[in-house]
Amino acid sequence: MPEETAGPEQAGGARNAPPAAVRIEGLWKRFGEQIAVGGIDLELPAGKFVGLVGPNGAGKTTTLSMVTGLLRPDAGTVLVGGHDVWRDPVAVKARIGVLPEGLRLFERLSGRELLAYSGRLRGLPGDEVDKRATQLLDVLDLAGAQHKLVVDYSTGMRKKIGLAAALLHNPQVLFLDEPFEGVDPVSAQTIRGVLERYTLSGATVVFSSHVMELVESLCDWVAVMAGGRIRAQGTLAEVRGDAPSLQNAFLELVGANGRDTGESLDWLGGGAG
Ligand SMILES: Nc1ncnc2c1ncn2[C@@H]1O[C@H](COP(=O)(O)OP(=O)(O)OP(=O)(O)O)[C@@H](O)[C@H]1O
Repeated sequence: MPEETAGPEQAGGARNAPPAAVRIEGLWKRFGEQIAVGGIDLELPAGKFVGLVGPNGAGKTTTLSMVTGLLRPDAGTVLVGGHDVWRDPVAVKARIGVLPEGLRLFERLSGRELLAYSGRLRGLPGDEVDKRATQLLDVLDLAGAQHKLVVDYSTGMRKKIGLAAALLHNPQVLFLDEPFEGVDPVSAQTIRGVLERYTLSGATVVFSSHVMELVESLCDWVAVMAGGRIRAQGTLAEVRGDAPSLQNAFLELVGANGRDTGESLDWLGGGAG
């Protein structure tokens, strides 16, 4: 349970929203001529499953990298549990867990060694690390592979051990970049169960995804991003509005509804002529 959150304000546009776990104001990032994130404001409510969705190149990874202290913004502030990510990085890093895109792990450690290392790095006592690691390996169905080197793990196993490492210190907010990509349905269900249990305790999960059905079935709160800007944020119902599904609302919001290939692919299909 987070012991602190940032004030009683409501999430942007969302009525009766709980206090913000993460508050982002005026966040900018430019790479040369490319504005990756163009001055976004976001309030992500505590104790919720928050989805950050957007098409390829929308700026989701850049946003999550700045929010988790991996990439310095050109301008703007990010507060996690009331602590500034760039002014008070130690306080913030103690409160967050991160599963980044293109997760890099220590390949020559076994799964269990990786968790032992992560736990000790977080300052947890050895016996507590052992206890938590055993439980996480068990719940995530990695107990049988715990002594195998991470280099020999499959994509889904890597996601799961990365998730275990991110959860080991019981963070208040967990940031996950595409956590279900490359994960089979059984493992996805396992991950989902762990995350649901985690949010029930009052913690917050923020994850990015392209998969609208997944976001629709998991998230309480959604932010839609396109072209480096936030196009909508609020509860699932607020963002979906009158659209029949989140997918339809999303296509409408990012201006891609009904895009068709016209005659530009008239050579495609039908076998060799
Ligand atoms: N290190 C970088 N150098 C130059 N441009 C970058 C860099 N990182 C991101 N960009 C650009 O910033 C924009 C946003 O990229 P970002 O990776 O944040 O998008 P995304 O929403 O995560 O996309 P995807 O869903 O495809 O992963 C893109 O146009 C991308 O080309």
